[in-house]
Amino acid sequence: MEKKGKENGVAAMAACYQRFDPAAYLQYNYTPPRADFERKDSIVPWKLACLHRAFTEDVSGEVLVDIGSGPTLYQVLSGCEVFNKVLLTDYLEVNRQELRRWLQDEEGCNLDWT
Ligand SMILES: C[S@@+](CC[C@H](N)C(=O)[O-])C[C@H]1O[C@@H](n2cnc3c(N)ncnc32)[C@H](O)[C@@H]1O
Repeated sequence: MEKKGKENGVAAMAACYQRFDPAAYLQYNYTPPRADFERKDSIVPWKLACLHRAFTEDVSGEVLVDIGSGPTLYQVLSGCEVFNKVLLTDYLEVNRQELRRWLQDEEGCNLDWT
């Protein structure tokens, strides 16, 4: 019974993510006002500062594995300085494709991380 409930939960989560739209997600979360480097209350600069602090003061190692990267890589930017290898993962092909396009300098990526 408990196993069935867990399976249903996983299936519901998977179904929810199948409708995930990388372009809309990036537009909403990673452009102003959420990503406005002129504003002190903007969330993305704050997240980048927290991650930078974590990677310079607390966390380092050989391999950094980011689970559920989505279509973003801001979360590992500071980690690239202190890890030799960084692995981005996501179970949605649309998100892996979004990252692949940017990393391999292909046409069609929805956000330029440079
Ligand atoms: C809300 S997005 C986060 C994206 C990005 N890291 C950010 O900070 O904006 C969560 C991502 O995790 C992925 N995900 C959820 N469960 C996962 C799992 N068990 N294994 C791999 N990826 C998973 C989803 O496909 C989705 O792209």
